[in-house]
Amino acid sequence: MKLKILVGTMTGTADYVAQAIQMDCADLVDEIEVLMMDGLDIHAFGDASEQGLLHLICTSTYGAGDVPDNARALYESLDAQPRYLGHVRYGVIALGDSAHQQTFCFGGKKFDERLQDLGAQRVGEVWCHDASSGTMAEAEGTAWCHEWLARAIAAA
Ligand SMILES: Cc1cc2nc3c(=O)[nH]c(=O)nc-3n(C[C@H](O)[C@H](O)[C@H](O)COP(=O)(O)O)c2cc1C
Repeated sequence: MKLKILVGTMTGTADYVAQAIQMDCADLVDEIEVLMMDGLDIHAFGDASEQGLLHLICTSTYGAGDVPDNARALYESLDAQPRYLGHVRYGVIALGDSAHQQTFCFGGKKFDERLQDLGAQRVGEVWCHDASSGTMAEAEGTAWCHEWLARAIAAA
């Protein structure tokens, strides 16, 4: 099984999380690819021929509950170039800050909503990290990913 992590970030935290997962979870899957979302569109989710591929959206939240700038093109392409994504199994790491009560982790949650609309199948729940919690997103995200991957592999 291959894991493709798609990173949406403004100040790098989501990228640190993805890189920590790439190092820490290397022995759980055949390959882990980390891709910044810049310049990507819906084709990043591949097609039905890519069966053993698992996607992980790893994104923060900006503005008033928006996806980061580098994630905008990919996110908007899910509306602008919609197609059935029934072959896609994915998870979501949503970074946010509970100081933004009304829009907590909306970046990741928005991706999740749109992917579900297009028929993609989420494995597990959306995992949210709160920057106000005082915990390290890298350490917690890696621990979450271990469990998430075990679940995804068992269900494959
Ligand atoms: C200007 C600004 C706006 C933000 N807006 C939100 C928001 O609406 N909801 C939320 O949950 N977090 C919000 N955040 C918090 C970030 O998503 C959080 O700090 C995250 O860990 C940053 O990750 P990054 O370095 O990968 O971009 C905001 C942060 C900044 C600086």
